[in-house]
Amino acid sequence: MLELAEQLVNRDPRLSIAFCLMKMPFQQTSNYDFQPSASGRLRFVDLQPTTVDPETPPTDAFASFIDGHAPQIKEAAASANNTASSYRLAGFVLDMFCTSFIDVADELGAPSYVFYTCGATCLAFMLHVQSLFDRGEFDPDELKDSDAELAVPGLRDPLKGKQLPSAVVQPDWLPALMRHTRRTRLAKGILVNTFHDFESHAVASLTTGQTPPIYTVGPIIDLKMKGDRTAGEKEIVDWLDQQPTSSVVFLCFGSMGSFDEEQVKEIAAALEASGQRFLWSLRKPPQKGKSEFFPSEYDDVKEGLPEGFLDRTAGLGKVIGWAPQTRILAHPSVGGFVSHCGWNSTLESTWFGVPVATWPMHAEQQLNAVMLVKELEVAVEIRMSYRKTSGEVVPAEEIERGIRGLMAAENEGRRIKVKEMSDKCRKAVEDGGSSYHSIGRFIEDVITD
Ligand SMILES: O=c1ccn([C@@H]2O[C@H](COP(=O)(O)OP(=O)(O)O[C@H]3O[C@H](CO)[C@@H](O)[C@H](O)[C@H]3O)[C@@H](O)[C@H]2O)c(=O)[nH]1
Repeated sequence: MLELAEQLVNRDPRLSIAFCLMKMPFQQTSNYDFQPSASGRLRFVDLQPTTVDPETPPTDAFASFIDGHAPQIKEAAASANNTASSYRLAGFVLDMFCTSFIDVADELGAPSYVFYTCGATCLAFMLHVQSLFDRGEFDPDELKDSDAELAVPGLRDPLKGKQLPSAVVQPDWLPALMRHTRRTRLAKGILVNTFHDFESHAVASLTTGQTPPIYTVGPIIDLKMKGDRTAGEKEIVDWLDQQPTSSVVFLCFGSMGSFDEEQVKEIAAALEASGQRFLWSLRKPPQKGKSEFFPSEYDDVKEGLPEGFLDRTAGLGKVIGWAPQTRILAHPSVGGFVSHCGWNSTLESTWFGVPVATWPMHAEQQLNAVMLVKELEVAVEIRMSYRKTSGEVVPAEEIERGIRGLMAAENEGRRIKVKEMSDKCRKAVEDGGSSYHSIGRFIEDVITD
């Protein structure tokens, strides 16, 4: 959201942005080194945290935490619009999980736009699921036991033989995503963090007039890599500097990815057996019974690893906590990325032209993985059951197969394809590119509305 806000104010001097910041009630590592724009046209409104009943289940707690901010959002927006100020409230841009504020915008008579931080394929799929639900042809409550297949609009290869949507969007995420999808349909427009060439079929399926106008504005990613922003960053970059070109496999699983002891053991065994140079971001799973939502950092990563692993792999690899991911992906020594396929990681690996081995964990990540492997053919699949309730542990042999496939010389075809996509990605945001054009169109629409 900050990247988008910065791009908007930098792009057009007529725009000012009041950026409403929520303080999350759970631990989250944030490394954003935002510098308020010199023009003062981007300013922050610090919202006071709202309280949530501790008995509320985690999925509802998140929504109820967000929704509780509505009065403060209204106040902030109304004050920007008062007659004494030189501003006119042009519109709201809402995070895809903040769709309840569409009502606030309506009350103030302002248009609202949703910033969709997953891909167009996910948006198309969710709109499709929602329309099936509206027609009584799909019930998310029956999902866990359902073997039904649903087409994914815009995916060229409709995943024959796989169970959908349970295999595509994790069932525990579906009700929340559906709730926001229903609300997103009420927005004046949807800014999607993607670029046209990446998801052309999905984008085409979204521009049939059935949904609000779509603006493909991506990739919007944090590319400010100046200085060392996280602890140990210099040491990581120094280590990468000493490795041969394209020789290191990087493993990282997003802000929410962590594994239990048994799975960590299999990953460690796979890395050892592969003999591959590696850089592994390992984080401590949320503590059960402590209502933690995000993983945290080990005081010493040794705590989370099998006995002797670091000694046996000294010189070959490095285990770290929270990773300076974009800086790592940008480094020439990195030749492959084992990723959970969160949308930002997907865009970042594409931007830097780094091929992926897919390890989807939550939410819509399986959909992104399928797109990378089957549709775009830029990724290697690590085979696993996508029913996360199965408690399956991915065995070391399969992880090793994935890593070898990713780093092998025979992966050259995918490597070339990802480089081609990287070029398209960068062109999309340059002056004259499709996303550059979309951002301009959005600004005109919001200002002239
Ligand atoms: O050690 C780490 C881990 C993550 N990151 C960064 O954090 C972001 C992670 O984003 P993403 O790859 O999208 O993963 P999640 O944090 O898991 O994102 C959530 O939100 C995404 C949409 O924004 C969804 O696509 C995902 O499924 C959902 O889990 C990226 O910018 C990474 O560069 C780091 O810098 N260091």
